[in-house]
Amino acid sequence: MSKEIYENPDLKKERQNCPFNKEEITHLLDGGKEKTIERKQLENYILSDEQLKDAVPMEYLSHADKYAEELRKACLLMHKLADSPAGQVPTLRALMGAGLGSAVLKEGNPLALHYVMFIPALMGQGTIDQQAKWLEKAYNLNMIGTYAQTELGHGTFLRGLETRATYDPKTQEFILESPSLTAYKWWPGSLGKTANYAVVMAQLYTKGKCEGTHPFMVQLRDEETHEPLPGIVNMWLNPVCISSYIHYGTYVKPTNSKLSYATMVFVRVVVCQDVTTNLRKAVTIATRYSCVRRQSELKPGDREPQVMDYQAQQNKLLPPLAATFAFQLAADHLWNLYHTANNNIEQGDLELLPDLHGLSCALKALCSSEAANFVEVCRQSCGGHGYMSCSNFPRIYGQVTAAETYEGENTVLWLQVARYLVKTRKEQSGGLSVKYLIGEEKGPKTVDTTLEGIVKLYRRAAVGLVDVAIAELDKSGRKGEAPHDAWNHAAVYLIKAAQAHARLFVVESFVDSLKEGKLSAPVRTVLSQLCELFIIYWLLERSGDFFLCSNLTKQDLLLLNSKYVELLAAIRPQAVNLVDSFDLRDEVLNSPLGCWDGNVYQRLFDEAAKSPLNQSNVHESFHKYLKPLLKSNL
Ligand SMILES: CCCCCCCCCC/C=C\CCCCCCC/C=C/C(=O)SCCNC(=O)CCNC(=O)[C@H](O)C(C)(C)COP(=O)(O)OP(=O)(O)OC[C@H]1O[C@@H](n2cnc3c(N)ncnc32)[C@H](O)[C@@H]1OP(=O)(O)O
Ligand SMILES: Cc1cc2nc3c(=O)[nH]c(=O)nc-3n(C[C@H](O)[C@H](O)[C@H](O)COP(=O)(O)OP(=O)(O)OC[C@H]3O[C@@H](n4cnc5c(N)ncnc54)[C@H](O)[C@@H]3O)c2cc1C
Repeated sequence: MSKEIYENPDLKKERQNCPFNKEEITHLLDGGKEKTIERKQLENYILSDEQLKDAVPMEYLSHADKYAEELRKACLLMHKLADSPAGQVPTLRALMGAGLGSAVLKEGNPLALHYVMFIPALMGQGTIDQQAKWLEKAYNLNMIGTYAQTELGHGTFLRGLETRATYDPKTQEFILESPSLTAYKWWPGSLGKTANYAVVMAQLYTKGKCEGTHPFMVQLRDEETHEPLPGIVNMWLNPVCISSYIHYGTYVKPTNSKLSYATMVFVRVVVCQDVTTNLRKAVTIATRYSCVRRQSELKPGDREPQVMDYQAQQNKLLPPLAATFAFQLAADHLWNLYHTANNNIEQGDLELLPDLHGLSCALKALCSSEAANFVEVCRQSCGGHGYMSCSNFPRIYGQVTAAETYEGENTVLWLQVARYLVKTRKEQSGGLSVKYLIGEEKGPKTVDTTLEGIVKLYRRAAVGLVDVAIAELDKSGRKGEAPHDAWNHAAVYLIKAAQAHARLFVVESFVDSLKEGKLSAPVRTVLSQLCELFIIYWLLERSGDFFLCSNLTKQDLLLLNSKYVELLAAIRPQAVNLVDSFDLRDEVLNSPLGCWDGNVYQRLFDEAAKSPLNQSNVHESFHKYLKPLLKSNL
């Protein structure tokens, strides 16, 4: 007789009479039905492999054992990719997109940098000959690379990197050196124990002149023994300059000095998708748990309610639920822009480079910071159990907060966006992602609180805040301040303007996607509710920006607040059905709180039992330390 599959009765009830087709949303998020089939096949292919499962929870292993265990699984994963029926590269791409990597490699992926930065650097900056020499070797894993840019003393300010690559015309070689302690490469993933090659960013010196930072291919370790090559600690010999700027000893300037920053742009684009995947996991865990958890008393004398029935809990979880759709659609738009810009750049057309830089900085900073805040809210919404390591919130939070710093610290990226916006506004030049700065809203500043009316408010805030920042810069200039001081003294306004720009892009992506998308009526209804909830939520959170730049009144805000709480109530019944549409398997969620069947308490109990401390009633340390203390009559 088939074993009855347990399903928590509350979750079961949540799933009854779903008014929309969950699979339609799954296909939308995957990029189509075929992609969903592909993803599920990959998940089965990988998650069914017993060797990729952890014998004991990773948190109970030593640092060295964690590294060894993750490396074992990563190497096994590579064999599976190579043997994958879909082919290595498509499978790799699917793996990166589905958040599967962290389902298997929970403590970090020793080979991630090889794929996410080392290979993209070769593809984006290597010459044809260099790609012919190294790309196949890299894809075949006959070499493991990393991307070594950040130093102890510099991560943000690339023009301040100290590692030097001096070209010797006699030997036609580059001598790489770390001239000081602060020049030591620090932070590059896999650099410590895994990689045997690195793309090293260094200041290129030739004929006594510094030509700025350039990428160099450096072998770090012997390919057989894995021993560091001689001098690798602070003097690196025989690197090869990646790219083709040295012709017979003469430096040939690239068409744009920032092309050497291209790898970072690629990763910023990837990070938007990655933090969105992590946010989807956190929202799914918190939403299912909030429908299983019953606590306190809503109506005196009644049974304890599901905590999701508290408006306060809906206010915590439904905006991040809406954000997962908003960020996904924006990340898709950014990915498309990246491909268009990259194809153009390969043909020598750099026109879209500033837009790509501006938008990738804006969305990486916005999605990572918002996702980090939302993941923390999801954790808090699960009370004490959300704090447990096995909830998976600590790991998810660590992954999204890291993204606020790596690949360009967010504040620094916001200022890059502001630089681009001020320049564009002043030049009134075209610009893909600042189209609205040119086509700003004309006509009366009255507010209408329809969806279109709210989008117009976002547009006014984005344009208005750039103008406020420019007015601050001009005011400082009139006081005789030097441009760099004026810029520094306007930083608060500049960052607000950049963030308003990023929010407008996300809002317009969401609204436009719903207009263009071929959606069934029920799916359009629920996604439109999420869209309206989200853009009102952000407006209420940043109402100061809108007051500054429009005729928004107290009455308008009260009306929007009422609409917001109405939308919370309207979406509440579909919360579980919406997170079910993400189609995240339990192994990917990796959390007793978020499991599909809602059997939370038994799974929490089972997880606790795995602790080494729970393998005996009295731990040996009692006899060593506690018992003597108890007897010591202090
Ligand atoms: C086992 C199986 C494996 C399976 C597969 C793996 C699975 C993986 C799963 C996970 C997938 C994805 C998750 C993501 C993982 C990512 C890991 C990443 C790890 C982290 C890596 C790093 O952190 S690398 C180091 C990053 N560092 C930075 O970003 C440094 C930031 N600083 C800068 O970029 C520059 O210093 C800065 C831009 C701030 C200033 O540069 P500067 O030269 O000073 O330029 P300015 O003077 O400010 O501006 C001059 C003009 O240049 C323009 N400009 C600047 N930058 C760019 C650019 N990048 N592109 C184009 N243009 C640029 C700027 O706009 C100015 O123009 P203007 O016209 O003169 O105004
Ligand atoms: C998990 C993780 C993985 C990483 N992996 C890699 C890797 O694989 N390869 C690699 O090369 N690097 C890697 N890094 C390093 C990362 O790229 C840097 O830490 C990042 O670029 C920030 O630079 P920083 O550490 O110098 O911070 P700093 O820039 O020193 O930041 C300190 C403070 O200074 C502020 N600040 C700096 N400049 C300005 C400015 N112009 N205006 C206003 N405020 C400013 C910042 O906003 C911040 O508040 C990784 C980092 C992390 C956390």
